[in-house]
Amino acid sequence: MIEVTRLSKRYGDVVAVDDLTFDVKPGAVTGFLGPNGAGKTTTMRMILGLDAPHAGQARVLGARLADLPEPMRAVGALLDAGAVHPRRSARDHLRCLAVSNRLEPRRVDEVLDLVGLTAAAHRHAGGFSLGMKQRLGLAAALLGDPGVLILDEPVNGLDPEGIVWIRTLIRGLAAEGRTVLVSSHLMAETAVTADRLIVVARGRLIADTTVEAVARPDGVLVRTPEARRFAQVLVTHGASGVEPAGDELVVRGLAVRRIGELAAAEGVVLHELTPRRASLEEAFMELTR
Ligand SMILES: Nc1ncnc2c1ncn2[C@@H]1O[C@H](COP(=O)(O)OP(=O)(O)OP(=O)(O)O)[C@@H](O)[C@H]1O
Repeated sequence: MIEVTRLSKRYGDVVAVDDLTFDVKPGAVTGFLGPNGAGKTTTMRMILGLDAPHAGQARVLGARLADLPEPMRAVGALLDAGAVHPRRSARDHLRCLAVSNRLEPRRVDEVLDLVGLTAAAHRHAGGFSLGMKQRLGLAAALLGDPGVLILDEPVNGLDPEGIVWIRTLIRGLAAEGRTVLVSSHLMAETAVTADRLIVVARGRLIADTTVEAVARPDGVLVRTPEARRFAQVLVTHGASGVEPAGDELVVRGLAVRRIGELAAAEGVVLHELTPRRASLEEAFMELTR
């Protein structure tokens, strides 16, 4: 559980975080979404006790992180994946972290395996690709087997295979009952992984919602060579909005199943019958405008 209460932070004249309140619950992935410069990293740094707020507070598991006796067992964070000693091997980097935080050394090989870096464990982290550094950063975050994970743009630098891998990993961590906060500036990417969404812009809370609510159904797309005739049929059977354009109709007010049945009854050939969802990117632009 993460609780952010009336958190504010300024850098000179710039208000990076402005009276922000939200919480992050266990057992789900919470997407922390906002355009560049919205204050996501600053908020995460304050949750982690790396920056001091001007006002408000952030608590993890009911306490300020600085007051937790073994922070790496409570919270794992991926903030800046580049922050590794370039001439240290991946395994040595993790060993140092384990020793300095009094964590089990055997956990090092477990997390290397978990992030798919076993074969590269002896290589200098300085020579790693961005994607490999992200994996190493995640390994470090998972070292203490923490109940809370805070990941800043974890998809950055990953190739398509890596993106699918990290989505699965993140969802798995939440399914184990952990609290997972993942930042991104990409709505579509976040919607694939997250259940809940905290949306911020210019440091302020814009929406505390669910992916379900944002990606609401938005009519049914029908393609047919008989668009005009079928549009009339649909209207007489209760469709509220039918907008024919060429061979396409967007139908509102009738269920997909009903539209299919009417097409069969009227002998109308269908080339497509697809339920539409509101475009996530549009919803995001709308929210943050
Ligand atoms: N150390 C700093 N000194 C001065 N200004 C800063 C500092 N850190 C952040 N800011 C400013 O605070 C605002 C919020 O930045 P922050 O990095 O938290 O946003 P973000 O949502 O994480 O953006 P991005 O997606 O680009 O990483 C920006 O205007 C940024 O320029």
